[in-house]
Amino acid sequence: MSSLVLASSSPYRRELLNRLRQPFEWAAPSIDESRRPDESAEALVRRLAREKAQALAGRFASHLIIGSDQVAVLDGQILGKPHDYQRAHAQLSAASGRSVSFLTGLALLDSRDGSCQVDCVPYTVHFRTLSAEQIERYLKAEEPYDCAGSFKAEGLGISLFRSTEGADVNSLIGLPLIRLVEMLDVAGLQVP
Ligand SMILES: C[n+]1cn([C@@H]2O[C@H](COP(=O)(O)OP(=O)(O)OP(=O)(O)O)[C@@H](O)[C@H]2O)c2nc(N)[nH]c(=O)c21
Repeated sequence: MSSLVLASSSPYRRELLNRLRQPFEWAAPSIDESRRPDESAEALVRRLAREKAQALAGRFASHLIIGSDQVAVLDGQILGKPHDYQRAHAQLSAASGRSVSFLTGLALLDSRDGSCQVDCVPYTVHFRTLSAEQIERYLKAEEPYDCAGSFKAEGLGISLFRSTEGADVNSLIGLPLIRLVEMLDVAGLQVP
């Protein structure tokens, strides 16, 4: 049985993976995350999820390595992590009263033979109409500056939503656990 590795620096992905109660190690992958010319958002998150897993294959040579990448898409424009208050305010102002698609790429690489399962899990958030003051109060309370889309769905971020649509809310938070369990099963690791 191969041991499990999470190729991610995200504390949220670690927390989500803990729910499966499998021992795992984690390490931060170092890759160039820039988008290629004419690359769709879906192609981008699939490629980056795979590249994050592959970046750790040399160090973890007989392991099942999980990589994941997420972007938000509004009007064909890709929104990544805001990193600061100004950009987060701009992201939520643009999202106010609108629908934002989140695409989360997931890769499971078996570094023993290089085989890799890859998928992209969609999730949509329909936002309430938000005033500048509501956005400011939210951002000051939660500071979600390392989250694509500028909110934490599992926290106060829920107060920004009108409704949501998708198969697995964990994909919105950062790691599609339902799809991951299926991939682990194919790779020979059964959960539970
Ligand atoms: C919508 N949303 C996005 N994120 C985080 O936004 C980040 C998307 O950014 P990313 O996919 O580029 O990953 P990151 O660079 O953080 O880590 P990497 O794996 O080392 O590359 C991830 O860390 C997600 O967990 C979120 N995190 C939380 N807790 N809650 C949310 O609702 C949420």
